[in-house]
Amino acid sequence: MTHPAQPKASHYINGEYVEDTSGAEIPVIYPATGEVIATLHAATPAIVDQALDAAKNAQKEWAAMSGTERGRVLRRAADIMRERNHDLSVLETYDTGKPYQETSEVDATSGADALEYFGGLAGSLTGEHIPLAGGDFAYTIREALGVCVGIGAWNYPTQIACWKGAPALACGNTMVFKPSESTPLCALKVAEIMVEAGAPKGVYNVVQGYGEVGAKLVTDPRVAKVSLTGSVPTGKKVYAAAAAEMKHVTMELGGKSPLIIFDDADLENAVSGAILANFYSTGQVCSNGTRVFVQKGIKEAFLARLKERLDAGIKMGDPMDPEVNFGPMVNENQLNIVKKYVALGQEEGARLVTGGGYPEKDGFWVEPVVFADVQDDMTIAREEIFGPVMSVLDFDTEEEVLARANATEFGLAAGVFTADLTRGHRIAAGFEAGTCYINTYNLAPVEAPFGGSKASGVGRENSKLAINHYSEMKMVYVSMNDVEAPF
Ligand SMILES: NC(=O)c1ccc[n+]([C@@H]2O[C@H](COP(=O)([O-])OP(=O)(O)OC[C@H]3O[C@@H](n4cnc5c(N)ncnc54)[C@H](O)[C@@H]3O)[C@@H](O)[C@H]2O)c1
Ligand SMILES: CCCCC=O
Repeated sequence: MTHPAQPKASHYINGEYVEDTSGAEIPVIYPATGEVIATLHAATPAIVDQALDAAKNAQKEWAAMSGTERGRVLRRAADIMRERNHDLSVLETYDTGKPYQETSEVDATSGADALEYFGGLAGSLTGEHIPLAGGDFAYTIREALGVCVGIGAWNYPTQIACWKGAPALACGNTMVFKPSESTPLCALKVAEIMVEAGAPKGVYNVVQGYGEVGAKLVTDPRVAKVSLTGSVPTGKKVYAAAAAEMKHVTMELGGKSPLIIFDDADLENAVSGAILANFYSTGQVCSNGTRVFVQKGIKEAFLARLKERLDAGIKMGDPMDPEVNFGPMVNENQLNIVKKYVALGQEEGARLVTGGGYPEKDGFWVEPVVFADVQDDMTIAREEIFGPVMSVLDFDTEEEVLARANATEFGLAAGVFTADLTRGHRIAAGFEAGTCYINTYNLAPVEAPFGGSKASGVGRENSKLAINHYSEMKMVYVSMNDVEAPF
């Protein structure tokens, strides 16, 4: 019998499901059991062409609608997503293995927030009037870029499809979205919902594929902008390919973010922050604060309480069980990466405080891991693991810890826990990171910009700032006077 996760077809183009079985197979593996639950096919060149043509043909008509009309479609889509939260969350759990307890709270909800927020902004996307000398003036017109390509990672498939689609569509662009090959299911539902909400055919399309399909989309002359969520190495390739054609980009990439806990911090909140910064979504969150710097006076109390909370609180098991709060890794490859780093941490002399076991069952399971006595030059403190592995490092002074926190190529996120708010703001000002937290961690409300600096990215998602990354300004100079020429 066909599994309920199997979609009608692999791609969604021009308002309908489309299949071409000559493309490479994409098996969808349920991470909790290792079972193949669906099979899709990568887009062939003909499918990529069809999707880009559909997006190109739909764009002018979509941009010609008033912002209010476009916004209404996005807000309807948000309502539909909320109404279907249960089904969408079950599918997100099949796609990623994340517990239903999480997906039912965060994923479709966060996607719906983006659709609602950018739907609300769509009617107010204007230019400005600029008075000039002698009665002349200029005005600016905010214009859509054209066809935008979105390329997703596997940790938040629904959210990523919406964080890219909502601002793009609000500005009058159309989109071709390629989900990660590890999690191809959820974006198809986003595309279906857009059409059901009234988006004209071709406005939001989904094609499946591995990296080659992404690469083909990035260099196509019909494409004006590329927004990638992925790793730094992929980001460098995609940014370079897009730059060769002078395309706009948004790069949401990886990190190795610092979380600093001072002696004066509220211990319970600091432990909660460190848990949110390392173990939510089984550690598969880009902004995770995986280098946890703990001031020496509070270190042993912090480690003891953290271990207690993990021992008592982690519930691994069937991700569909609403009591379960810790799922498997997304796939075997990612599990093996975690295993490699856990072994490396031990070889390099870090102290294993808890975890490091691999439950013997089908699927891609790992216990959450905490290493203490980690040194700055250890591999586990320098490289992104993208799994539930926390490194705890000691520090003495504020000056020292800030320099060590910033000593990384990455700059996605950073956090500080302290009772001294003056110090909290001082540290936030000193962080070399795009997304900073004082006395909390890993919140990403749609109203606030999200993204990284340094190697972690270019541009921002969410908030009014995202509009600038999906539109450009045309200036019109109007003379009210005779034209003076030198000869
Ligand atoms: N900053 C953020 O908002 C954010 C959010 C989630 C994940 N991430 C990062 O994503 C990474 C994990 O996701 P992943 O393993 O899917 O990343 P990845 O870089 O392997 O793949 C990301 C996407 O890029 C595609 N791709 C691969 N090569 C390509 C190429 N040459 N041209 C075009 N597309 C190509 C893949 O098919 C996939 O869809 C981590 O580094 C994580 O930190 C960042
Ligand atoms: C906190 C939101 C994270 C999105 C990236 O993985």
